[in-house]
Order: sequence, then structure tokens, then C-alpha cells
Amino acid sequence: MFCVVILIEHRLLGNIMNFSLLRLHPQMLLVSGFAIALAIVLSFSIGDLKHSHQIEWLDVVGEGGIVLLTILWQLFLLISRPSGRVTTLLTIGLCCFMFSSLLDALDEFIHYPEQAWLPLFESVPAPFGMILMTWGLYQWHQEMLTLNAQLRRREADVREHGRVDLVTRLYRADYMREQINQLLNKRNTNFCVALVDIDQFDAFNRRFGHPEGDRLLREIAELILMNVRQSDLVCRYAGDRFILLMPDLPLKRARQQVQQIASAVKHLAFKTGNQAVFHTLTTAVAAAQENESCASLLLRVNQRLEQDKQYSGEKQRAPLYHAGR
Ligand SMILES: Nc1nc2c(ncn2[C@@H]2O[C@H](COP(=O)(O)OP(=O)(O)OP(=O)(O)O)[C@@H](O)[C@H]2O)c(=O)[nH]1
Repeated sequence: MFCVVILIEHRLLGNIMNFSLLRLHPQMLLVSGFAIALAIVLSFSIGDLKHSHQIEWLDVVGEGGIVLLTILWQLFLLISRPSGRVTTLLTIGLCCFMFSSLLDALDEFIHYPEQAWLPLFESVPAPFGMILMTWGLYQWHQEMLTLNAQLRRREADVREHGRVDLVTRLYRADYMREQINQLLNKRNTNFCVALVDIDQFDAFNRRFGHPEGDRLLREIAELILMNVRQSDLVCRYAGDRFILLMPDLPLKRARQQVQQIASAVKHLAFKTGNQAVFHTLTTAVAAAQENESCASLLLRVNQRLEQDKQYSGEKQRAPLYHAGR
């Protein structure tokens, strides 16, 4: 029956606390055990046991309770923290405090001779331990400040990743809008915006499947990035449409750059299964104008793209399939 109770308790405590971390602190456990053993050996070797009627049981409960709680604190500390300076300072501080408290509790049972130096041990380690613990807690506070700063930085990274399209690894359209707005707010209209749309992407998707469509989007995104300047920004606008921001580039040069991208994509033999598929792009470029909003600039370039799509016939834009590698 007793064994069953111990087993249940062990299971319950095991679920609440992870005692496996104790294995990480063999030296600290040794120090703690040594402090307990030293206090017991010193007390019993110097003094004599009191008679039961001399024992103040209220003091035993109070002082014994402090010892047990100090041991519990050490246990919590060691199962919660990795080894290191903070853990060492706090454990040794607690050990000193516990050593004094244990001597204090034991003298309820043991009578010391008048000239014994043991009471000195009772009073000195406790304040020394408190100083060590205070220093340890200050170091812990510093450690928490550093950890919090790192967590905040990581959180900012995660938030930033939320703005990146998972298929192409390009920023999404809202990031582009932000960048355009920033330029327009600074009254800087010395930039061009271009839209690049893959022709007949829906047909490609239906024929080769969504995963292959994703792969094509990634390849084209990389090709676009390879054909722009360092200062240009490329984002995924929507579906099979990309958007480019080209600062400090006149309209004519921006058009040439977008033409180069279209030409690079046209010559890309995208291998899927046994076939090489060639794609074309429909593109539109617009230069920002004075007092224009981001929305109206994007509307203008979108309208130009739609006009181009209607102008070029379906046959001309259909993907070309070449059998064999
Ligand atoms: N594989 C894949 N397909 C996508 C993704 N986002 C959108 N699409 C598909 O892209 C296709 C876009 O279709 P449309 O807008 O008709 O474009 P299109 O077929 O190129 O037609 P045109 O632009 O007129 O030539 C749809 O089939 C969408 O399902 C994506 O992340 N991955």
C-alpha cells in the first residue's frame, strides 16, 4: 500500500516537475549534501542530546520548517536553471543559509558546552549566504534583461517573416505599398513601378499541378531578381503577378530593364517531367507623377497591364511545350 502511494506521488510529481535537470548539477548537489552532513556531524560531535522535556517543540517546528523550505528552494532552483554563475551563487548562498538554519534547529535537540565556538557557525554563514544570494539575484536580473532583448529581436524577425510570401520568398504587396508611400511622402517621384504577369499560368497549373506551378513561380522570381539592380525592390503582387519598384530610373531605362526580364523568362526552358516549357510575360511600366497617391499609381499600371493583355492575342501568349530534355 505504502509503495503504491509513493509510486502515485512520484508519477504525479513527475508530471508537474522535471527532475531530470537535477542530473545537470552534480557538484551543487554535492555541496548541498556536504553542508547538511557537516552541520549534523559538528552538532553531534560537540554537544549532548537534550532530554525530551527540555525541547521547545514550537521552536523545532519553526526552525525545522525554515530548513525544509530552504532545501525545497534549492531543489526548485536546480530543476529550473541550467548550470552557470547565477545557479552557483544562488545555490551556495542557499547552502550557507541552510547550514545556519540547520545548526539553529539542531540546537533545539542538542546542548552545547558554554565555551563552544559552534554558535559562531550558526550566525556567520547566514548573512554571508544572503549576500551571495543578493548578488546572484542581481546577476539573474541582468540575465533576464539580456534574454528579453533577444526575445524581442526574435519576435521582430518573426513579424517581419509574416510579410514574406512563402512560395517565392519575396515580400508581399503590402510591403511594396509601404515603400511606395514612403517615397511619395518624401515628395520623391523619381521612380518607376512595373507589373510582370505570367501568361497562361492557370493552364500550366491545371496541366502540371500546383506544386510545379509553385516551382515555376520561384524560378521566375529568381530570374527577375537576377535581372534587376541592387537598389530595386521586387515583391509578389498577387497570384502569378510580380511588382517592381525601380528608384532613380527614367521611364525609358525602366522599360528596357523590364524587357530584359521578359526576354530572360522567354528563353527559360522550364523542365517539368520530360518536357521543357517556355513562358511569356505581359508587362507594364509607369513612372510616378507629382501629387499622385500610391493607389492611383498602382491603378494606372494595372490598367496598362490589362490593356496589354487584351491587345496581345491568346494564341501568342500560350505556353510552348517542347518534348524531350
Ligand atoms: N501554383 C500556384 N498557383 C497559384 C498561386 N496563386 C495563384 N495561383 C494560380 O494562378 C492562376 C492565375 O490565373 P489567372 O489570373 O487566370 O492568370 P493566367 O492563367 O496567367 O491568365 P492570363 O494572366 O490572362 O494569361 C490561378 O490558377 C491560381 O489558382 C500559387 O501560389 N501557386
